[in-house]
Amino acid sequence: MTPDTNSPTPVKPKTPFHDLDHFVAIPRLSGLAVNADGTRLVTSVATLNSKCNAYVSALWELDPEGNSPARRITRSAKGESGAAFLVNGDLLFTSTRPDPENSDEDPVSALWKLPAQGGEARIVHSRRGGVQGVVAARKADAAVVVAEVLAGSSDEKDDDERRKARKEAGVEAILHTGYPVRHWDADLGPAEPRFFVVEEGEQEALKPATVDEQPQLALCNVTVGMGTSLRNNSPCISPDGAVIITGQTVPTGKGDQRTVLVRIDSATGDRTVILDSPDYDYDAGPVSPDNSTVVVVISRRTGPTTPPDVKLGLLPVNGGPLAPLAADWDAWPSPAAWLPDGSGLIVTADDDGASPVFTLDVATGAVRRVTQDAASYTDVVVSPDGATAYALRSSYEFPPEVVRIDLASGTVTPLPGPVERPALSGRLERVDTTGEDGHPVKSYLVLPAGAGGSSPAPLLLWIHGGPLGSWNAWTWRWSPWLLAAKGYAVLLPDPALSTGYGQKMIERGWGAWGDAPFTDIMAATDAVVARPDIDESRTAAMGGSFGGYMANWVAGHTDRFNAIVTHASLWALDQFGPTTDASFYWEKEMTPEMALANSPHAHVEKISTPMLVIHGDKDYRVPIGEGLRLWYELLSKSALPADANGETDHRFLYFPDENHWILKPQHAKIWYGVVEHFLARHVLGEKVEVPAELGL
Ligand SMILES: CC(=O)N[C@@H](C)C(=O)N[C@@H](C)C(=O)O
Repeated sequence: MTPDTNSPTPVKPKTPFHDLDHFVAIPRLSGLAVNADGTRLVTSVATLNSKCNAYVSALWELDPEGNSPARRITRSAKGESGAAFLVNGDLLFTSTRPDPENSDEDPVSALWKLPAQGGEARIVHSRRGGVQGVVAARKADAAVVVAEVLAGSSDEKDDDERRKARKEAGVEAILHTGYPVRHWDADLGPAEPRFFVVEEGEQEALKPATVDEQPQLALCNVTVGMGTSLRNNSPCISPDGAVIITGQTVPTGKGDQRTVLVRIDSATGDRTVILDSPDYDYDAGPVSPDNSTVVVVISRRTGPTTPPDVKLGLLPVNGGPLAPLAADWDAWPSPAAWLPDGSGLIVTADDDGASPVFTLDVATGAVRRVTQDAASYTDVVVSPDGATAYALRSSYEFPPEVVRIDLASGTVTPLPGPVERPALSGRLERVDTTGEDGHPVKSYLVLPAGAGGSSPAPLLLWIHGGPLGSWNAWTWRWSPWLLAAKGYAVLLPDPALSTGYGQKMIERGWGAWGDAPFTDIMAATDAVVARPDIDESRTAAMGGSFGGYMANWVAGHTDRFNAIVTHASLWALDQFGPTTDASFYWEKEMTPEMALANSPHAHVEKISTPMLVIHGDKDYRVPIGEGLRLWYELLSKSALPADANGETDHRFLYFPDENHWILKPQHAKIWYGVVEHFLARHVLGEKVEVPAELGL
């Protein structure tokens, strides 16, 4: 065959961050499961599908000892997720891949089992309404499946018939009687979540079959009649499988709700409310190895002058008082696992630009920081001897990777994984400054290669969302290294309302979004533009979600930036509050006075900076009305309105089929491409074409 001399030879970019096709193709790890004897670790790895227009997850096994390379253990076009080991070593997971033994059925998310001895996975339970997830008991042959039933269904057969009838009639309508009705990008209802205990199924009598033929597992609904109250609540199953502890959301009137803690008997479905307070929401952490005690996450209910606070408590499973645990620790801990001897807990908590692993002594409440690096740990699991933990670790310098943690020494060792760490171009620094009130404000600063006194870098200020969050972990959504590869420095400040800096940092910004959170961000910017390696005359501010709120606030309060990028942003607080998916949460903080005092739309006349507005139509968290109104008001009311020919410096990048995130890889490329075009024009004074796929 004659070689095609017209096609350009593909060139490997310097780093994956120098080429969007390479960036979106970096495999992404999530979740971690360990088997009962600690010899097997499984994580989920998302890669591009063959058309490069979606991510597909597969399960990979890693060697906890770190001797053997990682190996892929599932493979399908639809992908697999939610791995959970049964005590016998079989691996349960969910997948919408077609059933090889029943090609007639429409694919639904079904429960699959990969036998411990090896061989192919098979479906162990499939239902028309699908299966959302599975959790397994640590010490008993027991598992709980989360799956949804139609509100009116009396049993699984009835549910199946109702779903079939709804589908055949082509009905999508939902009749609501309560609140909420949406969550992130999901329409809630008409189905409601239930917890099902997994049981042995019955063999069809007298049917000739091969020896490997096995009946499907049966699901027993142990949460009959719980209505919508299990939405967003996960089951926590005791090690012996006897009880399930969960949060249960109950209405409190006027569209508000709170979460109580419930114990469910796995054998009978009998349930008892074990914690209930008008002042706190409760969530279940793991149950102790001796099945006696559940760790409880206690979240203070907020109000206009009452910021959130998060503490842990220990509660006897069979009744008794809630005992505070490490009450004086100024952190918001998230429990991961009990130490196998029951002496302590492994938790993570945001801390000064990281989210380390800690142990808590349950007798004394003593807190010990285990991991010392500036990294964030999630999905922590523990070995049966309690000497070792495994986790996903990431930071601003590397995406999630599986690591082994020696709990005594704190030594962290990366395990051979499915993917190498991507090479970076540039470097990361920590920046310390102080806010107007003298409170410390910390940031990360990504510097591009070559930035220095003789070639100062243009600066992008990136403002995080939440606002209760921290720039402390890798994110695929906003990767500063892509912009560093284009020569920009990226400032990632943690202003007032950021987590990991104590309760005072939250209090400083609660109900006053336009005050300390804004002035802290400006203080961090001032500190950085004073450096010789940063060019103060070429800057932009960017943010998504609450970060977009703040970008809008910045636009109305300073003209120091050359451009502003605002993604999925809150614009008019009186409109956002009652139209977001969880109004009851925001309206506790946003009194009418607070909304008026802090709403960016009230300052539109002062906006003279070109703005790139980005919004997805299916965003239910920050509904599209925010983006539409911002766009119209920029063109009609700002200090930089559309001119008499309809021309404007502002741009609106609209994604009709994306939500609060830009999930499709081809759209992520458009996102970065348009951002780069806009910044090049207004910050660098250079011309970079918009992506050709926009068809312009
Ligand atoms: C709690 C919450 O969803 N807040 C949003 C307004 C927000 O800022 N979300 C963050 C997490 C984001 O980056 O999307």
